[in-house]
Amino acid sequence: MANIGIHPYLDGGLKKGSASFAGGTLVCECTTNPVKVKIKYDIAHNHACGCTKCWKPKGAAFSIVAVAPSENVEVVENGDKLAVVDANALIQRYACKDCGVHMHGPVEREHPFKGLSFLHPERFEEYGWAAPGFAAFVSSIIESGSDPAQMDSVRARLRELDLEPYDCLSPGLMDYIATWTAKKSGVLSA
Ligand SMILES: N[C@@H](CCC(=O)N[C@@H](CSCO)C(=O)NCC(=O)O)C(=O)O
Ligand SMILES: [Zn+2]
Ligand SMILES: [Zn+2]
Repeated sequence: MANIGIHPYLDGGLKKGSASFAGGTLVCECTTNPVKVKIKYDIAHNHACGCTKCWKPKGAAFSIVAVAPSENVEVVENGDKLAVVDANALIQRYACKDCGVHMHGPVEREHPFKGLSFLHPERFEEYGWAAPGFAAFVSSIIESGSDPAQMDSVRARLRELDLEPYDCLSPGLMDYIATWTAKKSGVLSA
């Protein structure tokens, strides 16, 4: 199991967050003119994600991804280097055209996540952000080329890292999405 790599930041064990973390600046990988995005206040729902759409550093099977209210997200430097990766996606992922790092991903469509932006906290210049709490879209790593025969080991390694594996989002977030949908359709009263 030792050679199952999840993410360089997580492979050595989860680093505990600080209760006083209050946001900071995300920086891309460019050594000159990096894109900088300021996040006011704390982030939420940090998780590891195995989907093909989230940005991962070289060699990582999973991304680390969290959300912040879009009103707390501000591109402060070199925003001209940003472009949307997939305009049809729910999450409008703005990536640096030079290094490829996704810097922020607002949800603007009618959806329970509307008003939130997805971001990769490992790109914070500051330390202290909360560690991921679960692993989402685990089966999706197969879509990026992971060996299906290794999935039991991958899930065991995630559990060892205290990242409960799910093949969609966590039950709490899935319940939240389903509740929103049921209220919208009128099945549940709003
Ligand atoms: N099997 C697909 C799954 C892609 C997917 O649905 N990803 C989720 C999670 S991203 C962060 O948690 C999602 O909500 N995507 C919306 C979007 O990407 O716009 C795959 O691996 O590609
Ligand atoms: Zn860059
Ligand atoms: Zn994802």
